[in-house]
Amino acid sequence: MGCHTADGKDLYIEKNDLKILLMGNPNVGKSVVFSKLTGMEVMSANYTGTTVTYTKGIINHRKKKGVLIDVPGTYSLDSTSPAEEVAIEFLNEASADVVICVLDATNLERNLNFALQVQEYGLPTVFALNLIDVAERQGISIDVEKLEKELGAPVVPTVAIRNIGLVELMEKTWEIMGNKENSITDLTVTEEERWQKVGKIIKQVQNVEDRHPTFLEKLGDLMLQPFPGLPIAVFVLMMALGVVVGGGKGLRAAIFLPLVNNWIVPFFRNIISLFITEGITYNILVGEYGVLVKGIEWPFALILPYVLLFYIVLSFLEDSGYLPRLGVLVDATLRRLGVHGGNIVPFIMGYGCAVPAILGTRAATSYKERLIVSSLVALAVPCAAQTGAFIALLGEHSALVLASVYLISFASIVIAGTILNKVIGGKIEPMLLEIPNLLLPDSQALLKKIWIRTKGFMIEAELPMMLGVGFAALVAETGMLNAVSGYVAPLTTGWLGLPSEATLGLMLGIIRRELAVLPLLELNLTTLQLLVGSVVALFYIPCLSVLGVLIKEFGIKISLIIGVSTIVIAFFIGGLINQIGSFIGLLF
Ligand SMILES: Nc1nc2c(ncn2[C@@H]2O[C@H](COP(=O)(O)OP(=O)(O)OP(=O)(O)O)[C@@H](O)[C@H]2O)c(=O)[nH]1
Ligand SMILES: [Mg+2]
Repeated sequence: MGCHTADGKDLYIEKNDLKILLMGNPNVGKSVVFSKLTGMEVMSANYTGTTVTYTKGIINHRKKKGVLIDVPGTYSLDSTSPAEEVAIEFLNEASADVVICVLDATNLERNLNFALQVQEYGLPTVFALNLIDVAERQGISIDVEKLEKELGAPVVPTVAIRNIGLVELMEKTWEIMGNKENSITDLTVTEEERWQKVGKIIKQVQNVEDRHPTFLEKLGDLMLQPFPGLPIAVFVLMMALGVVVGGGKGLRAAIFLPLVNNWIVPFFRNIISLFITEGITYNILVGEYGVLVKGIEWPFALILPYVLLFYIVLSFLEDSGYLPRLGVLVDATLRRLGVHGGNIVPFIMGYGCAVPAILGTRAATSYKERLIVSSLVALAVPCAAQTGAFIALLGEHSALVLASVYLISFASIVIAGTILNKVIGGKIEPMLLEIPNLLLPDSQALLKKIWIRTKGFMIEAELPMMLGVGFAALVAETGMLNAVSGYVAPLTTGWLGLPSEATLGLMLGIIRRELAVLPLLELNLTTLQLLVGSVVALFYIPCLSVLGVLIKEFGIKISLIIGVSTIVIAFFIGGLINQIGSFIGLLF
């Protein structure tokens, strides 16, 4: 699904290309600067650890090509964490021509400490003093000229999200490129000496006005205390749910379904009918299950409205800085599952798509945490597309079943997390998530982010879904479905109590999570069957792309264990619900 960071695209760096490192503390706006300078779309969000692996992009300026590298943010260069090691490796080995070090103007002291550490590596460095707009609102003013003098390097004030100062930043970068006069490598400075220097500079350049905290600052602090933080959290999550579920339903009924069913599908059907009017090919293309019928209706009319609204809500929550605050509130609860509160971020991302959620766990403090969160997301967190499918299947029929599926999902996260916490060795580190400023997200940045994600969904989901539907049409038309259904009948019709055609969902569910649900739409199921089918689909095997990331991050063995466990759990719990449900049905 379209939510990955643009990492790992290896651009070829030629000898004459300039190498520019983009560095800084976490959450200071590096990725925004990167996107603006290179025109490449990378994810940015208002919490630490958005960028977990470096990204390269190209800048062309004054007829010279530069390769800009977005390095993950770190608080220091002590090589105590994997991200820091990456950063140090770049400084040592990338033979960079220049470093752009981004500073958060609202947090100058800590950022200057990092700035000095970068300078100790002796590379020409230019500083972007970012988030000047927020600093101004907080009554912080910084004397840029004095700061330049103290650092002996250019400092450019910027508001990256609004492009302010970025042209000047480029000019300055090109000016000092390769100019090593002012920079001397000195890796002997002690922590204490550095902090003393920072203190001196701060006294010289920063002035903080005494003033009342703004509404956002007060709200940001209140959100952290159990009261009123918890009621606010409930309110925020209910609103989010309302927008996605209610809004999605409205959008689907008013726009997406009519558009697809009254215009797009008939359009394709008319065209195809010019050439053929019956037979297998006709059925595979535009028959009841045709690629150009369900293959368009399912992803665009049923799923897209929910995915779109989910991304609107997620992007807003991300850029506002609310998620880390939620992390503080749920810290004690999540600790019982073996992970600290900061992991609420990948969990919530998982409700969109498990792929970026699992990659995002790289910001977690320990391997144990990464593994627990990734397993739980793969097992029991439905992605936005699957949520859309659940609503399509259950929304009209029974809100109670829909709610039950999500309750079962929650309960199994708690149970599985508790078990994993006991089984997997290792301890839980303290929560390192920093609380960012609460911001009113910039509307343009927000729109762009939503667009990137929705576009990604359309590209990455549409093709597999069409292939899935094509495959479904093929196996149904050729009688293969009946043959396979016969083999697994003891499981599907016996243990799970589903009609034998439900086999199709199990076959397609391997491709994408929502495809485990959507075929059930056509089967006329009883309420109990709906619940059983949905629960099986919920737990059943993470989709192909998720398996891919699991293998990449944890290796084949662990991914196999996760994959097999999810299938076993799906059939076990689904069957149990069927058996108990049927038994209770018999009693009454
Ligand atoms: N108001 C304001 N917000 C900004 C500015 N620059 C960046 N932001 C916001 O600050 C947040 C952090 O930006 P990112 O680019 O993700 O930060 P990063 O330094 O890449 O963070 P990591 O990848 O976690 O190290 C995002 O929500 C941005 O929209 C700015 O100049 N003004
Ligand atoms: Mg970043």
